[in-house]
Amino acid sequence: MPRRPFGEAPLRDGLRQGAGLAALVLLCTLAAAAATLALPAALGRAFDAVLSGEDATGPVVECGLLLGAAALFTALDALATAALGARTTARLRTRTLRHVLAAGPRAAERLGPGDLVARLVGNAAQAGAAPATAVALAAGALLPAGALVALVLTDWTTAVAFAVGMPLLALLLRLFVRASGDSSERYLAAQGLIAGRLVEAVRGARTVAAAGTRDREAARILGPLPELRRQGLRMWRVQGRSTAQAATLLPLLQLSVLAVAGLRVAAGELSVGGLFAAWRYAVLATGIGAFVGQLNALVRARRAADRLQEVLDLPTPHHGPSQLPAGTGRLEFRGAVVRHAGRTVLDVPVLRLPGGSVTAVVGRSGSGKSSLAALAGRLEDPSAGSVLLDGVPLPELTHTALRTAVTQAFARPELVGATVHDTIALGVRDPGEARVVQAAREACAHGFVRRLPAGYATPCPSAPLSGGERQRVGLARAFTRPGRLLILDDALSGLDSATAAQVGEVLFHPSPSHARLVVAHRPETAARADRVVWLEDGRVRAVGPHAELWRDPAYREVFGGGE
Ligand SMILES: Nc1ncnc2c1ncn2[C@@H]1O[C@H](COP(=O)(O)OP(=O)(O)OP(=O)(O)O)[C@@H](O)[C@H]1O
Repeated sequence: MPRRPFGEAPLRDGLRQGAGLAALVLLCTLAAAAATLALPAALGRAFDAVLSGEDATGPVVECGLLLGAAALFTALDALATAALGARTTARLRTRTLRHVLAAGPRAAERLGPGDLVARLVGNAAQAGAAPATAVALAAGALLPAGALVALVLTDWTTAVAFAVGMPLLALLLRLFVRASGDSSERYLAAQGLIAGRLVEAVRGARTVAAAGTRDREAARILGPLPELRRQGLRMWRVQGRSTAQAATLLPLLQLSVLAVAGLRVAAGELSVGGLFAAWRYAVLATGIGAFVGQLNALVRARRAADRLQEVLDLPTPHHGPSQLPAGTGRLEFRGAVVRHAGRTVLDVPVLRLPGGSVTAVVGRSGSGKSSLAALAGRLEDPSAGSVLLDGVPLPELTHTALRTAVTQAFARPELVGATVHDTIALGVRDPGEARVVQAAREACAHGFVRRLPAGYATPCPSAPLSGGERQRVGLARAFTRPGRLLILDDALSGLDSATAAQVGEVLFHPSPSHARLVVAHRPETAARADRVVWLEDGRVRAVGPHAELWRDPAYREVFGGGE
């Protein structure tokens, strides 16, 4: 399969956005190279002056100035390179993170949270170094090239002696890039796999402890370690071999230049200073060997950029330009189908749910309740068909119109804000203390939030919340943002019956202005809804009032677990 030209785009963007700093790196590298190139000729002149007994002050001062200039520009170059790397990394991270958030839950599902974090943290930093390395590499090529020209100008026969070994050196570098690129790619992939498994294990630490499978889990996480080691060693071997080959070839090239220059001095066609300059230029021209390290860094950076590009290639949902007309949250599913890996998990040919009322969605585990809720809130787009809110297909709505109209709460909400207050107020600009407390009261969360070490100001990591309490914080967050459609996907499952009934007072309170879609596991929750959508194997088996459906033993079986 032909390899896609991945990774080019992030690197090109990095170079374009950091153009000023990149220019500074280029300038400093060129200036340092120019000073370094001028030095051997000046040294040669100083030598000749000393040997001939002339005043050598001028050439010696010249040598000092050139040395100082080379040191200054090298230091500036190091500073600009570090700044360019840091800025490019920050931009790459921001851009990729924005894309991940825009792509929604599917992004984490496809690549896994651990792998995503590894790409955003480690790979972004490696890719961020690429523009500076590329500029340094391009500018660095000028030093050997300039040295070669200077060698021709000093004595063309020495340049011919040098040129004879050049094709071998070029071949060496080419082989290195190929082998190094392959091992870098495999190394980064193994790293991502370990990171992914590690995050899974940390999230499932309780399950692992309860199952007593710590050792097995550790072995599973470290499974890709031999591959990581193999590829790491291979990278070092490739670099070591190339460096050794270069270390053998380069002195030979320098020696051949020195030999030819020596013959020319013996023939009286070159001065001793000229011989010295020719030898120094030969050393600078063979500086191409230093490329191996830089080239390695660039190859690794490009493979890291490939991995960022894979993230940037994840599809993001398109949002249209439409606003919603006045309405009360009427939902309509038209031939909506959800497929995962070729399997149809939900198929809803026609389903109309009136606005201003409460709909409960019930069904056995795996019947498609969460998939229906995800379609209604556009956390997922149907593989075929469409979903309309108050007559407008969801993809036609602007992002703001959609997220203002639809509010969601989940079974296992993440506490995303810095404090409990911020978590409840998430997504609402300046909600005010009273609104947050009111929402927490409605979600039966006010009592336990008040008892936290710093109340609403408690940082989330220091808020020891039970599963049911987290759910109530999630509900409070949903209640802070009243839209025209409220979707609760299993968001009451962790609440005891009394608390669930209390929250139900708010949830099921007749309100003609907005609709509610509630994934329900309890018969009493379904009984309070205006209608029930009963799902079975991804299809709507029946729609009707709970009392009516309850006459069917198969419907009663859905609640057979006695929740
Ligand atoms: N991202 C996914 N990839 C593959 N299959 C999926 C994915 N999401 C859901 N499914 C499958 O779709 C089916 C319906 O899942 P869904 O979560 O909608 O069921 P549910 O009725 O909400 O179940 P539960 O009550 O257990 O939460 C299941 O068989 C599930 O395995």
